[in-house]
Amino acid sequence: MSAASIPSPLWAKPNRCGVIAALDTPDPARAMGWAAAVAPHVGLVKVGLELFCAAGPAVVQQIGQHRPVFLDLKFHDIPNTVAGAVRSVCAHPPAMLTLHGGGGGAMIEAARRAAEDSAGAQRPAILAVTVLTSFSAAGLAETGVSGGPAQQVLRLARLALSAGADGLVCSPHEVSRLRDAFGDAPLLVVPGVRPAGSDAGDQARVATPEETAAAGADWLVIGRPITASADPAAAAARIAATL
Ligand SMILES: O=c1ccn([C@@H]2O[C@H](COP(=O)(O)O)[C@@H](O)[C@H]2O)c(=O)[nH]1
Repeated sequence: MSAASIPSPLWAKPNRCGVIAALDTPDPARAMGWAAAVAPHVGLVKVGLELFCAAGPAVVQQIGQHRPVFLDLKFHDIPNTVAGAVRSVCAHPPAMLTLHGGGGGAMIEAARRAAEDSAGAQRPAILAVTVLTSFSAAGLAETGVSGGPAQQVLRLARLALSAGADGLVCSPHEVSRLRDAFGDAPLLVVPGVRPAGSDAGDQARVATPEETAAAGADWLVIGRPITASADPAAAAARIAATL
């Protein structure tokens, strides 16, 4: 997706599947370099826990000079605390933010209200993380959740969307089931994406960019296949060209 096709508000559904580059580094200068390099080929850039904890909230504004920011801090706390965190990050609103769907309906409702109250029309999209893409069925069972990732993703998706989430974070394996269950409206933002032949690393539920886009994803979140490449701009361009 080119910069010109970013819709307004910044998080409205894109007209076709695009790439979000995950800038996972503790070094803000490095992250700025990556953001500048990949900007022509991606729709958004993702600031996650590693960068935010190292560089602080100011990094969101800095990185946002290159592309709209997806702030992936995965809030999970009591409703009052999450609402406060959402208000804090809305001082300079990112385009999208995450919380854990497992935090429950009251937490998600509080987050949505806080975003509306503090940022109005500029509010970020509220995305609920369902089951982390690093979980296999066996890993999920260890946490006490039986039935497998697909069932848990659907359960948390239903809860999150009815509590006011604008979209969901899921793995490539659940995208088509979520579309069947909830239609076209929810934003589906999908990590665990790996170009053919690239290392899965700690990701358990993976698929290629082409497969994930064909299943109905709106955004593919891709980190190491871009940032660990000798030429991140070329890696991002190659992936974007397949969509
Ligand atoms: O379930 C989830 C939720 C978030 N992520 C984040 O996406 C990127 C993926 O990076 P890769 O290097 O492409 O694996 C990373 O920042 C995660 O924090 C996720 O992977 N899974």
